[in-house]
Amino acid sequence: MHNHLQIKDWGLGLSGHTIIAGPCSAETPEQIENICQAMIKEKMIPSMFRAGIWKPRTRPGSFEGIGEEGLEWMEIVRHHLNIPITTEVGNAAHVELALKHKVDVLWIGARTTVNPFAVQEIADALQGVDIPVMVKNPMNPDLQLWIGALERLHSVGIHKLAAIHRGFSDAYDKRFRNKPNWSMPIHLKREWKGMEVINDPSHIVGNRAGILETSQRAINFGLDGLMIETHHDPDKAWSDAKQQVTPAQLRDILAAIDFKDTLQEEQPDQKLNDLRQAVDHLDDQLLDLLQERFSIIDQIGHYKRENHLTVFQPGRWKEVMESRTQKGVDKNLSQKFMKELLYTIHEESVKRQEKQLREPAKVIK
Ligand SMILES: C=C(O[C@@H]1C=C(C(=O)O)C=C[C@H]1O)C(=O)O
Repeated sequence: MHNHLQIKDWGLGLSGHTIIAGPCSAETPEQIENICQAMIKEKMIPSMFRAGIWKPRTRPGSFEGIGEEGLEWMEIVRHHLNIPITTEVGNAAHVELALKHKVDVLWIGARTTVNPFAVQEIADALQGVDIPVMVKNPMNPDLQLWIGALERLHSVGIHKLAAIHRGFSDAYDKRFRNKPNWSMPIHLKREWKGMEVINDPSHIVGNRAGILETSQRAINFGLDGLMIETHHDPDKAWSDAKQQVTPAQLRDILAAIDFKDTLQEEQPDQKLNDLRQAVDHLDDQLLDLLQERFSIIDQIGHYKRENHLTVFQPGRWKEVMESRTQKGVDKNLSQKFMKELLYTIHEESVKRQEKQLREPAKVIK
């Protein structure tokens, strides 16, 4: 696995959950000044200040970002808040300008992560530079593409890496602007040990009312921070007006969240250990039962081979699927879980049996 540096080791003095706040877009020096002042007034100083300088918009004609001059206004943030500044880069020219203006942390947006050419161009522009980079998930739920983008950066020597879950484009589910897929950051954390994932509820829900709930869910799942678009006067924002909150609202949201800790492996806890031992025991039993089931599946496979029958038997499968799903639902297991579990078991059964058909005959007890 690739070694990388976690946020606490980025040399920016950060610790605990990372809270990134600031406007969707930098608009004017007055706007940046006002946001800083409101953050100071509300005692709501985030871990990092975000501001979009170049905005990838769905259709031309919307505000596409203020460009380089907005980077000059980041001095206002440094002066008032003295916290790291982060912005999105979408190509090598953006990287060059962000580095020229000493942006502390870069992020790559979802529309860029989908394109390996663009990610590689950014990575090449960062060769030999020591700067942290956060990578938002691609528009589509493709874990390998997300990991691939992180790897492209890692291979040019960018080791200060983190990921951002901002949800996935879904043409049908109108509840979200970008539908969250909580398995995806969990899979990412499983595949890349220690990779931190910041949640971006603003782009997930697309309206300020849903930000608290989605933030809490992210924390419950074990995500490592929040990026929340914050503006002193959200309704007048030049982009994403509906989803931005004021610094006062951000303070209330953060105060309402029940922040959780991941258990440190070295902290033993008797109660938890006992429960985990019970789980270990049950898992052993589950495996014994699966082993027994597959041994009978093999015997059925042998019978099918002798009697020239196909391995897949739709009638029997339908009955197994329907009756077991119902039994599972009666035992308070979700229908989705039951179906996925049964599909997985069935797939393995037919694979084993088909393999038997290809093998030379052998006696199965
Ligand atoms: C085990 C059999 O073969 C296949 C596997 C099944 C299973 O895992 O339960 C069910 C039907 C078949 O598609 C069988 O025919 O009974």
